[in-house]
Amino acid sequence: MAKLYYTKTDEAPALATLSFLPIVKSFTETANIEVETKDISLAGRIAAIFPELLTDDQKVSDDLSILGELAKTPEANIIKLPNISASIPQLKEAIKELQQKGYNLPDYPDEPKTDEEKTIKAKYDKVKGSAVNPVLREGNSDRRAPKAVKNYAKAHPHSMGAWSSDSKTHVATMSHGDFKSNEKSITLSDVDTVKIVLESNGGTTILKDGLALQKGEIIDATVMSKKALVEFLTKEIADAREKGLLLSLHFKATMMKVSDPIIFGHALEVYFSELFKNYGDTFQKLGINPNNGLETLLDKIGELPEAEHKEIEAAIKASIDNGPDLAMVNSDKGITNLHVPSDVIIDASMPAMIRNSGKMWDKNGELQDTKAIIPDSSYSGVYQATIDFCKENGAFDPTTMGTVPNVGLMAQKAEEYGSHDKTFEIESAGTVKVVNAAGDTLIEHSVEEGDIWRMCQVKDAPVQDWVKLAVSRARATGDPAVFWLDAERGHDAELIKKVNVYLKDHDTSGLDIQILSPIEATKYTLKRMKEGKDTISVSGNVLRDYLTDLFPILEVGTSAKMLSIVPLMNGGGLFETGAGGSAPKHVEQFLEEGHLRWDSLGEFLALAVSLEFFSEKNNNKKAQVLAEALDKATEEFLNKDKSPSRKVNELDTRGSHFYLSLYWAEQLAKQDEDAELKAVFGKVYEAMSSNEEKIAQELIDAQDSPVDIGGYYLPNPEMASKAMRPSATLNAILDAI
Ligand SMILES: NC(=O)C1=CN([C@@H]2O[C@H](COP(=O)(O)OP(=O)(O)OC[C@H]3O[C@@H](n4cnc5c(N)ncnc54)[C@H](OP(=O)(O)O)[C@@H]3O)[C@@H](O)[C@H]2O)C=CC1
Ligand SMILES: O=C(O)CCC(=O)C(=O)O
Ligand SMILES: [Mg+2]
Repeated sequence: MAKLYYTKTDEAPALATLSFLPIVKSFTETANIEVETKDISLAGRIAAIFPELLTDDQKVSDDLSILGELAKTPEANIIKLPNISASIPQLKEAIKELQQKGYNLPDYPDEPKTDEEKTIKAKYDKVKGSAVNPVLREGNSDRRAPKAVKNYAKAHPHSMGAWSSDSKTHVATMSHGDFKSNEKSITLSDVDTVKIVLESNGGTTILKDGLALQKGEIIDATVMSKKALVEFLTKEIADAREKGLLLSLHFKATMMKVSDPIIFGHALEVYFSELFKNYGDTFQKLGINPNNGLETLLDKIGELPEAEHKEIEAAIKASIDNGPDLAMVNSDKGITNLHVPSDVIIDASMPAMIRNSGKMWDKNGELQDTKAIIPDSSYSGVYQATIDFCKENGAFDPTTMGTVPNVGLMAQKAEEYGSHDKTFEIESAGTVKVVNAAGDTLIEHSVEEGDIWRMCQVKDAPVQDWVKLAVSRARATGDPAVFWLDAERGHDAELIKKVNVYLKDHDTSGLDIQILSPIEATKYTLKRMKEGKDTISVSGNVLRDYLTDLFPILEVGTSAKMLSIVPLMNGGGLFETGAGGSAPKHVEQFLEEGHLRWDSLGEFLALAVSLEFFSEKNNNKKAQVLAEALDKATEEFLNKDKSPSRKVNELDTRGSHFYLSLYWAEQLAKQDEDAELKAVFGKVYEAMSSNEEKIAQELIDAQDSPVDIGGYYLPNPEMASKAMRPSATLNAILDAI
């Protein structure tokens, strides 16, 4: 039987699922739709790689691989919520929690020595970082704000900090020696197999062998010079100190799981250069890796004798006191931008800063202008151009601004998504070469010790699909579609050639399709956006990630309210919920005061398109009726402003789910397409509406006290479900459907 797959993930979205999925199951059962849950949580993925070490009841199936295979079939219909893309500190925490729960798992070996340790590390590294999305995203991405969402934002504008023309906020980025400046790219004229080698004084080391490439595939390779990076960081950190500017660093240590933690580690070492000079040997003995952040360092020095521990702690405090002020993740708790590499993620952190008048929080909990360090200059210009625009024109106005949907290239691990197993921290100076089967060198770079070299790929079929998707969105909306590609960049220049060829495969008459560099595209798009005009951004993978947070956060307050569709290349559908992350802050609030503020709008939107797709694929008319009713219910939900509030003792995620189900039942009771559904939901609506006050009260009564769900990465299922379904009245109505 055809099924709809719903993912079990982590943190706030996983909690939300415990409340929303029972509603979904009760409603969809009436149309004979089976909803199956697949566990892609961090804890689940860890457990799945060590079956041999677990007891029978701890063993789980490898659901990510199962879904990954399914995504390649026309039957795929998957609703995907955000999951944790784990940094090393998060991965270690999750392993520890599982160990404490009796899972016989090995520790993460930081410096593996034996073969066994190397195997363990390699297994854990597969779970690390952005390990889910590249597997499931067997298609390109189509993210947009539906009309109803835009209208809601216009009627209920979110707060938007004013911008002043004398703001000192700016982006600091490298001008040479970075990934952008060193990029070289070619398109393969035929199938080939390449290897990546490092030739140095010590001989030739094979970094990667047997990499099969397709005809028409674009490859690019580049290198970030450690020397240039350290010089840049040293200069910018000194400049921030001199000018009294708050220092912030913006990376994507999760999605760019190999390169960005290394860059983060250099920033930590430069900021604390005095400390590393004085205590570097001690840190080495303790096995401290700066890439894991200040928090791990602070934990590890706890292993030292008390006097030495205190001395280093004092030295850290002195460095922070003497250094430029650091942007804070949590000023109350003293957590800085340098504590955990995954705490500040550029796609969300830069837009949040721009929404906040270009300011970030300092150690006293006050907002300050900031020097935003984004080392690689490939995409940083987009943010500087946005800052310049706001300085000149003031903040955007959510009640009048236009919208910027995105068509993003990401299928088959396109671009940086597929770079992880081809990214290397160079061990000795020499030359890195990409050599083909005939022995010809396709690309080469001279490198020094510590440089970060990486190679990416984009296959031809995903590019064709991406161009097609861009044209179809331009046709559907009549809006200009801009390819954000930089003719000056090696990789983009190759891509531009393909775009120009594949655009000819489509009827583009009357459409406005342009190719602009990211900076020019930003200026063009922002000007139109300010004037209330809509512009489609068509971008590569990293810009997809950045732009689908930047514009939604400015336009509608959060990317959680976005419709996010991945038309899978083999005919299936992956429906992602919004573009937001797993909101760890929301869990913290829930555990402390029993209020969850996760906004499930993305889930509602995804479910509606998934049901519509289900109906088409399986000729199931009831599914279509459910989908249409859900769309109307979502509109009513927005009009009546039933999204979760941020404050305790007000409507939270659970209450928002109740109202959605109330309106959904109402619409099903009202429609005349399907008499059976009308009869069933007439009763449901009657029961829900006559108990509205009672249910809402039960859901409020559950708030305002700490909640125990028996774990963070692996909560106790019964405890968590009980916490997320506190209304006995609502539960009884749902059970009776
Ligand atoms: N598709 C995926 O699977 C993705 C996964 N991630 C992962 O999520 C984790 C956290 O990512 P990070 O980018 O730091 O932070 P989040 O995107 O989780 O949160 C940033 C802020 O966005 C707002 N927000 C996000 N989603 C919602 C929502 N549904 N309802 C209301 N507000 C929301 C909140 O803002 P406020 O506090 O102002 O309310 C939140 O604090 C990481 O592990 C990251 O890798 C990130 C992006 C996508
Ligand atoms: O895969 C990830 O780690 C994050 C992805 C993400 O932020 C996005 O797709 O918007
Ligand atoms: Mg993102």
